[in-house]
Amino acid sequence: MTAYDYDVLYLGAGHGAFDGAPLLAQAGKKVAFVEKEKVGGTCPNWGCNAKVILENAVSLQRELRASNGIVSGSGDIDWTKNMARKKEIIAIFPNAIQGGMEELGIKFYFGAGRLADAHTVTIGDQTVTAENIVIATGMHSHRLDIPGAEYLHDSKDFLSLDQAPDKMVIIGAGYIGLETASMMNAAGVAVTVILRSDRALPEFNQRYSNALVQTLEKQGITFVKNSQTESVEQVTSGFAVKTSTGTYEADYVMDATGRTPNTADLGLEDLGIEFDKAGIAVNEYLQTAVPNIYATGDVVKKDQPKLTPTATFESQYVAKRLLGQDDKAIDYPAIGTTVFTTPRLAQAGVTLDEAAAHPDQYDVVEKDVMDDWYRMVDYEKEGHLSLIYDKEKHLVGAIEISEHAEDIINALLPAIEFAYTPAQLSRLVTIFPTIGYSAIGDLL
Ligand SMILES: Cc1cc2nc3c(=O)[nH]c(=O)nc-3n(C[C@H](O)[C@H](O)[C@H](O)COP(=O)(O)OP(=O)(O)OC[C@H]3O[C@@H](n4cnc5c(N)ncnc54)[C@H](O)[C@@H]3O)c2cc1C
Ligand SMILES: NC(=O)c1ccc[n+]([C@@H]2O[C@H](COP(=O)([O-])OP(=O)(O)OC[C@H]3O[C@@H](n4cnc5c(N)ncnc54)[C@H](O)[C@@H]3O)[C@@H](O)[C@H]2O)c1
Repeated sequence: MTAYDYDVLYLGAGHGAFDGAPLLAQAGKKVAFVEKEKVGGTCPNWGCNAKVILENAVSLQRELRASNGIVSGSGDIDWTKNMARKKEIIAIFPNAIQGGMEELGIKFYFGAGRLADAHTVTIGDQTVTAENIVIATGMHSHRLDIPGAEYLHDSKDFLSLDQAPDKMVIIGAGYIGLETASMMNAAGVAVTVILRSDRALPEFNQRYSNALVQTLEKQGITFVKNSQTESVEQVTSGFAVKTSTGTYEADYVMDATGRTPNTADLGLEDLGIEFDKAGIAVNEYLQTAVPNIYATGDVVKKDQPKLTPTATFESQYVAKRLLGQDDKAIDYPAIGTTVFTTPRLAQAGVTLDEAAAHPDQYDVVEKDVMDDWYRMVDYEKEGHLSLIYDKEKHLVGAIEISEHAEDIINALLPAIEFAYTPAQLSRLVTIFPTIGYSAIGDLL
C-alpha cells in the first residue's frame, strides 16, 4: 500500500476547506492545506466579514436619521475611521483560523499548489502527496477587457479603500455592485451604477429587484440602464467612463461585473478534470473526473448560490463522505441569501418566478411588512414579503425587501427546510417583541 504524506490535502484555505477539515482531523486523519494568499480566503479577508463591518455604519446612520431628532447628530460616516475599524477586526482572522487548525494537528503549506498527478501536489519545488485532494480555490474578480481596464478597481481593492472618493462609477449591478453603491452613497459619495441591461440582480424576482433599485435611486444613486461600457480614460478630474449611452466621470471606478472560478494553473487539463468558465464539473458526490479529487465552494460549477454557507455545507459533506459517515449524494438544503443594501433583499427556497411558472404546484401569499406594528420600532418605512406555499400548505419559499429581510428569511428557514405543518408552526413560541416573532407570526 502506498503511504501518502496526508489523508486529505486541500488546495485553498477558505470556507470550502476549513469548515470540513476539523471533522477529519478530530477523527484522526492527517490533513493539510496549501494556501497561496491568506488563510481564511475571500469571506473573512475580502468578502462577507469585511463588507458587513463597513456596512454597520450605514445601518446606524439609517436609524439615527429616521429617528427624526429623537437621537441627535448628523449621522455622517467617517469612511477613513470606518475602514480603520474594519481593518482592526479583520486582521485577527487569518491567525485565528490557522491557530485553530494547527491545534488540531493540521499543517499549512504556503504558495500556489498545482496538481502533478492524482495524488501529488507541487508548491514551487516542494512536493506533497495525499490519498484524497479537495480543490477549494474559490473565485477572483472578473476584469472587463476594455481600453483603460488598468484604471478599474475590484471589490478587494474597494474593501481596503482608506479615503472615500467624491464620485464613483460602478460597472455591474449584482451583489457586489449594489452593496458597494449603497454603502458609498450613505458615506456621501456621488454614485453612478452602469447596467448593461435593464435589470439588476437576475437571481431575484424582477418586481423585487426593481423595487430595490427604485429605493436606491430615491436615496440618490444614479442608475444608467442598457449601457455598454466601452473604455476608461484618465482625465484631469479623475477618470472618464465611456459607454454606449454617454460618458460618466468619477475619481474611483469599480468593475463589479462578476467573479470567475480559480481554475488556471492547477494542472486540471493534464489530469482530465473538466471545467469551464462556470467552474469545475463535479458529480453528485462532489467528485471531479478523478474520483479521489473533490471540489468544494465557489470553484464548483453548480446551480446553488456561490455563498459562504454553501461552501461550508459542501466542505462538511466531503469531510463526512471521506470519513465514511455519508455515502449518499449531496442533498442541498434551502439556502438563504441576502443583498446587504439598505434596504436588504433576501430570499430562500422556491423562488417567486418558479411559483409563477407552476401555479398547479404553488400558491403565493403577499404581505405588506408595514402591516406588522413591530416594523415601526426601528423606523421601517416600507417593505414587502411574498410567502410561497405548496398545495399541502407547507411554506417552501420566501422573499422579502425590508431593512431586516435577512432576519425574517433566517427565521423562516427551518419552516422551509423541514416543511413544518401548521400544527408544528403553532408550537413555535418565539420571543416577543422581536423580528423573529413577526416572521413566524406571518405564517400563522
Ligand atoms: C465582496 C464579497 C462579498 C461577499 N459577501 C458575502 C456574504 O455577505 N455572504 C456570503 O454568504 N457570501 C459572500 N461572498 C461570497 C463568499 O465570500 C464566498 O462564497 C466564499 O468565500 C467561498 O469560499 P471558498 O472557500 O470556496 O473560496 P475562497 O474563500 O475564495 O477561498 C479560496 C482560497 O483558495 C486560495 N487559492 C486559490 N488558488 C490556489 C492555489 N493554486 N493554491 C493554493 N491556494 C489557492 C485562495 O487564495 C483563497 O484563499 C462575498 C464575496 C465577495 C467577493
Ligand atoms: N451578500 C452576499 O451574499 C454576497 C455579496 C457579494 C458577493 N456574493 C457572491 O459573489 C458572487 C459574485 O458577486 P458579483 O456581484 O461580482 O457578481 P454577480 O454575478 O452577482 O453580478 C455581476 C453583475 O455584473 C453584470 N455584468 C456583467 N458583465 C457586465 C458588463 N460588461 N457591463 C455591465 N454589467 C455587467 C451582470 O449582469 C451582473 O448583474 C455573487 O454571485 C455571490 O455568489 C454574495
